[in-house]
Formats: sequence, C-alpha cells, structure tokens
Amino acid sequence: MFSSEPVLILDHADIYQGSKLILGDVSFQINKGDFAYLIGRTGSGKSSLLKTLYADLLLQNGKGQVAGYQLNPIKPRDIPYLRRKIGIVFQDFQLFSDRSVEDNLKFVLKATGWKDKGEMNNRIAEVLMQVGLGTAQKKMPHQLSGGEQQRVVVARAMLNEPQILIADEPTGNLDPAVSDQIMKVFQSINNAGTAVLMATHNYELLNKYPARVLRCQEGQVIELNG
Ligand SMILES: Nc1ncnc2c1ncn2[C@@H]1O[C@H](COP(=O)(O)OP(=O)(O)OP(=O)(O)O)[C@@H](O)[C@H]1O
Repeated sequence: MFSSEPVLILDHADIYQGSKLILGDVSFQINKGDFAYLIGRTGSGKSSLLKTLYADLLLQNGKGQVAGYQLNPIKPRDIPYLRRKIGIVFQDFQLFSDRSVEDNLKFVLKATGWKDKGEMNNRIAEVLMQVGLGTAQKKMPHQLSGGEQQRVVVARAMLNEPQILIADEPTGNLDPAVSDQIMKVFQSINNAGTAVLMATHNYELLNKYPARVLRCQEGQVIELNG
C-alpha cells in the first residue's frame, strides 16, 4: 500500500531559531497519503517546524528526512531539489500581480527546468483543473477572488508533483465558505496520493475535516489522536 511509505521522518530533532531552542526531541513520521494538521498557540513553533522541513531553517540536532533528502546535513545544492518535491503554500498569496495565472505558473516551471512549451501548457492545464480553475488561465490575479488566488497558489505548488504539500495557515485570510473550498482542494490532492501537512489556527476545520493532529506545545510536538 502506498500509504505506508514515509515522505517525512523527524527523529529526535531539535529545532532552533538562532541559539533559542523552539522545539526539542521532535519525532514523528508522515506517510504518503497522510493528512495531518499542525496546531498550537502563536509562537509555539509551527512555522519554525515547517521551515525546517523545507530547509529554510537548518536542522542541526537529530535526524530528518523529507522526500528522500536527509536534512542533517543537507547539501546547499540539494535544497532547490528538495523544494521541488515539496509543495509550499503560505497564508498570503504570493502571485506576481503583473502576470496572468498562466504566466505565474510558467515562471515556476521554467525556473525548475521545464523547457518544452507543449508540456508546460499541458501541466498548467492539469493543475488548474485539479484546483477547479480550468478556465482561469488568461486571467490576471486581480480578476480573481482571494479564494481563487489561493487556489492558483495551490496549483502552483502542485506543478512538480510534490510528495508532500506543506501549508502554513493557508486559510488564514479567507472566510469560512472559501476556506471550505481550499480544504476540498487539499482533500482531493491528498486522495490522489500527496501527503498534506497543514498548520492552522482554524479549529472549525479540524472538526469538519477530521485528520491526524500534531500539536506544538511547551517546546514539544505531541500527537493528539494517533
Ligand atoms: N527569525 C527568527 N529569529 C528569531 N526567533 C524567531 C524567528 N522566527 C520566529 N522566532 C521565534 O520562534 C518562536 C516560534 O515562532 P513560530 O513563528 O515558529 O511560531 P508559530 O507557532 O508559527 O506562531 P504563529 O502561529 O504566530 O505563526 C517564537 O518565540 C518566535 O519569537
């Protein structure tokens, strides 16, 4: 079964910001096909943990492995390749406002080594279909609602078929109905085999879309319903 393949392993990992220990002795695993929420109070370390996973913060103590890459140590030249295997979505949509949806996505494809125009166009059409925006290709970001823009951001994160989608407060700026749409997109991505790790303050979503819950609390990461 694909669900037992680990895409993320942290094993006695310590996560620091500078010399300050934020989370100590963190051990958990996420398998292909898992959906996990990451919760915890403001300042409890959620973003620091996620940054460690995409090597924005370097792991210095303990072991970590994401999408087949060892985090400790990771070679600087491997970091862009690691990030291609991870889809990353933040709270604030970061689309280029002066480029169409299609050009926003093409920018990422070109930056990650795609060359063939036809293949790029096909992949763009596929990911936009996946997020329910099959007709938005030529639109400019300002012609889209906040929720639609966030779906383009999710589509962009899916371009290189990541093994895991990491989302930091992806519904933070969206109202409940729109947050639901984003959750449905995440669920369909997850059902197609991509693991999802999503940091959120939105406890309504946890009730409505139950899944694994990891909580950052008092310098530790605790599994709530394992
Ligand atoms: N760049 C940084 N340099 C130093 N300390 C930092 C840095 N970023 C965060 N911290 C500290 O690390 C701790 C954890 O912050 P982090 O942003 O990971 O928490 P969080 O749970 O994501 O919070 P929020 O829910 O508000 O996003 C906090 O004490 C914060 O002050």
